[in-house]
Amino acid sequence: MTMKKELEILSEKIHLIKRNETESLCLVGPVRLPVKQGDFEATFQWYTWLPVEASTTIEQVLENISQSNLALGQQSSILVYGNFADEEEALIRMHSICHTGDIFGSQRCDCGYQLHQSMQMIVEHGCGAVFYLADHEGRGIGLFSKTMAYLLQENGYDTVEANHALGFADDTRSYEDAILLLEALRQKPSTLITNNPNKLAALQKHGLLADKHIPLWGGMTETNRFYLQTKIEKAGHILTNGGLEDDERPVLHATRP
Ligand SMILES: Nc1nc2c(ncn2[C@@H]2O[C@H](COP(=O)(O)OP(=O)(O)OP(=O)(O)O)[C@@H](O)[C@H]2O)c(=O)[nH]1
Repeated sequence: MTMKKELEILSEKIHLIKRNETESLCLVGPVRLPVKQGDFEATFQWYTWLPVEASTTIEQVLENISQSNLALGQQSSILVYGNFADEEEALIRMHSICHTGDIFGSQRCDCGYQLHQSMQMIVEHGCGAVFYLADHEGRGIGLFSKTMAYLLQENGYDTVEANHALGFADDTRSYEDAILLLEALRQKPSTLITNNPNKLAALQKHGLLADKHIPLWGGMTETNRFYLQTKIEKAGHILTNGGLEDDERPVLHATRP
């Protein structure tokens, strides 16, 4: 049971944001988070969130938390840098969790590169946020299924064919919760760091975007070249040349590994 003192400390950092008639998002933060990745160091403001019933109070969240087995699921995060609410220009990255790329540095994809690069871009720009979306693993199929998709890819399927062969759509990700929280943290338009037209469309629908997006190609290796090419050819990822060196640009007509 949470005591009066803890309630006082925590309640001002817990925000209930209505999702619909029956559900809310419980946003907790900010927590000061100094990070270091190689030579890159910065201090972000960190938030996490959890869906709860709309009728839930902050006191109930605290009372129930120790019984909730939250480690069995995964919660999403937001890393905020700078004066996110008020700065005229801010960069945003909606990053889909990639256990293999982000944590292990897998070179089957470009996810780890994109995560770390976008954090650095936001800090260099002076203001922005990374939304780290924990229910997006494998473009929405989950980690266990992604392992099977990789096994199929080791047997000649491309990334889209492997999802379909397992009975999934290519991409089942929703950005709605992240967008709701973005609106809670910042009302002004932001610039999205992405190559993915679906992400742009999701935010554009809510009127949250500045005119241009920032492409994020790079981190290409022999082991992810075919994956990146498939994203362009089959998932419509936008291939822009802006600012890229020749060897950073995905080359079309890579052969299947
Ligand atoms: N199903 C599946 N998911 C993958 C594969 N490789 C990476 N992913 C997942 O794909 C997600 C990242 O999606 P991408 O399509 O690479 O990039 P994006 O997020 O759509 O677009 P960007 O904003 O440009 O990065 C992460 O959740 C990864 O876990 C794969 O071969 N199969």
